[in-house]
Amino acid sequence: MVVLVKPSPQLSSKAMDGNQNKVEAKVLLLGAENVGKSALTVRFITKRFIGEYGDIESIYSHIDKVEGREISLRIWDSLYPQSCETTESISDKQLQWADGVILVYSICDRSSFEVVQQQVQLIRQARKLSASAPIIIVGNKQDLQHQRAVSSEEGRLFALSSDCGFFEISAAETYHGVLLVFHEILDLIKESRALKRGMAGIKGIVKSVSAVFGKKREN
Ligand SMILES: Nc1nc2c(ncn2[C@@H]2O[C@H](COP(=O)(O)OP(=O)(O)OP(=O)(O)O)[C@@H](O)[C@H]2O)c(=O)[nH]1
Repeated sequence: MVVLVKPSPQLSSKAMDGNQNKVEAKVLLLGAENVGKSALTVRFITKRFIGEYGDIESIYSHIDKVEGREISLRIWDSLYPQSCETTESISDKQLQWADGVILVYSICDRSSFEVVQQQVQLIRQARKLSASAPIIIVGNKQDLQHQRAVSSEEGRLFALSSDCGFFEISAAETYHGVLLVFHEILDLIKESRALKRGMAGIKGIVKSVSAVFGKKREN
């Protein structure tokens, strides 16, 4: 089962995005150690769960056609810093780079949920990533119900209160849930871009109107 919460609705990308069939986006995966960031990334790209991934920070490129849409994705599978008491867990470089963020925790590791909560605050406070850049929170390892330490409800409520999307999935058990997460972040990135274009259009109109009225006043 995949649990999903959508963040608050914005302008529809379908109404505003001129080229609906091509999506290019950069997605950053964050979260504590061992929560399944690499598993999610590799599952999405290869459809496989290989079990062990090693501690390597990588940026993957992935081109695919999904539901008639051509997608060109770059996925930054990050490493949680070793000494997080002295270092911010998200760098400026990562925030400047990302169009959207997937924050992963393990449903059987409460401290990983706390890391996600801190990282949402850090992202929201940072000016580098625009306030409208979408975030999806993912509770992974849903197959380990007997070890659950964070309820679905708690995850969902936190996501709702932070205006983030929410999924509970098992990268180990199903490809489908992982696919939904990446589709959703792509949709949200498109929506966020459409919204920005809409805002830029409105600003342009306001500028033109004030230029005309400004000139009239000068005459
Ligand atoms: N049971 C279960 N295990 C999982 C799942 N996803 C990942 N794992 C396991 O969790 C461990 C950590 O997975 P990774 O994908 O390496 O986690 P990570 O967040 O990239 O870890 P770091 O590289 O330390 O940041 C591995 O042993 C995976 O096999 C899942 O959905 N269910």
